[in-house]
Amino acid sequence: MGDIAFDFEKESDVFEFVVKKGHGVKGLADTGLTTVPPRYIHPPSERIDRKDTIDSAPFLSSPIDISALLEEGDVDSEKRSEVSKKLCEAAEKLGFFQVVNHGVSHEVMENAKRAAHFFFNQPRERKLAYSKENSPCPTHVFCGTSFSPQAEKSLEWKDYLSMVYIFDDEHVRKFWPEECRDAAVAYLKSADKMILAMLSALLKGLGVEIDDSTIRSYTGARAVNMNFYPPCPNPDLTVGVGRHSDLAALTILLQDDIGGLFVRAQDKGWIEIPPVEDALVINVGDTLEILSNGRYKSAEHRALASNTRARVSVPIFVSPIPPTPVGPLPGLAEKDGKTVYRQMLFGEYMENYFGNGHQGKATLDFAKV
Ligand SMILES: O=C(O)CCC(=O)C(=O)O
Ligand SMILES: [Fe+2]
Repeated sequence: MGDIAFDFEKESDVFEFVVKKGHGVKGLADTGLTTVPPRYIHPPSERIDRKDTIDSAPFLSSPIDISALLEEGDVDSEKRSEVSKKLCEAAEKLGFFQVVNHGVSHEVMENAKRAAHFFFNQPRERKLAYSKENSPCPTHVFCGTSFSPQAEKSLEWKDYLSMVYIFDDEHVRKFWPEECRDAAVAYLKSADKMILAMLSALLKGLGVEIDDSTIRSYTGARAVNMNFYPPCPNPDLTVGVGRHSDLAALTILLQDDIGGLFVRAQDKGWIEIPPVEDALVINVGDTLEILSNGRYKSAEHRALASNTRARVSVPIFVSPIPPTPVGPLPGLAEKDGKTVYRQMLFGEYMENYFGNGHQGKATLDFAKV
């Protein structure tokens, strides 16, 4: 079938073109279509309407300056514990916050976003070379579209490239796409210090004994994703990414200036995380909600595509490696007087998470006692 013969009104043709032939949503958008194909239309309850958002002020503080957490040598411990307290409060209240003075430079962030645009603006063949079928290392480097196209009824208006870092630069050189690997690794490496400092502040803030090597064990796997949301003719009918909570312990998200990231504020409604230049968005993932016995919130979130520009975001997902035991930290359930989550291996949780389409916070039910 030549590309000309595709009928985007037909669900099977859309799947063939976007997923199988590897054109992605980028290829679909490039055909100049003026309405989204039926396969992209989400039920009204799942669509995102900016007008439906609630006031963010009670839930979202202004960006938190974390420089005191990163300083070495003569440390102002009062300042440091003040910052830690702010992080813990934000993780409990919304599970999302923004940070500044985090040690990742403006240049590194700009390069990461630029690399995302560059990668997805290349011809289809280049992206197809990193599909799960063709990638030189399909378990660690892969490019795709939507979250789980085989499992989803309605597709997401998003293409992505995922690169899992195993702390081995030779692996990066050999397997990551050369047009974006340097930008991705520079971003990962400069975020290293703040990742450990923030996770440490959050875990120590739970008030039970925890040593540094245990904290480190929850950060053994880091993945950088490049999310690309092409301009969309009907952002109001579809979703860029559907509501979900992240699998990771912590997510460090670099978003661009377009906006469109929405977070559920408990059961009160949705709020938008506004783009703030040079800030990074941090969110608690399911793993940290489990470790904290439910104290920190792995909030549901979703993203809206823009109808005028391609939006990019570049998250770092910080997770344990699969054989790591996860469950409420020792002593926490006794302290809290209740056990919310059970003990399991991270790999078991991960398998369940990726085995399904996005299902909001329902993923966490798997880990409940
Ligand atoms: O693009 C965004 O702002 C959010 C992306 C996201 O939630 C994810 O990749 O898990
Ligand atoms: Fe997410």
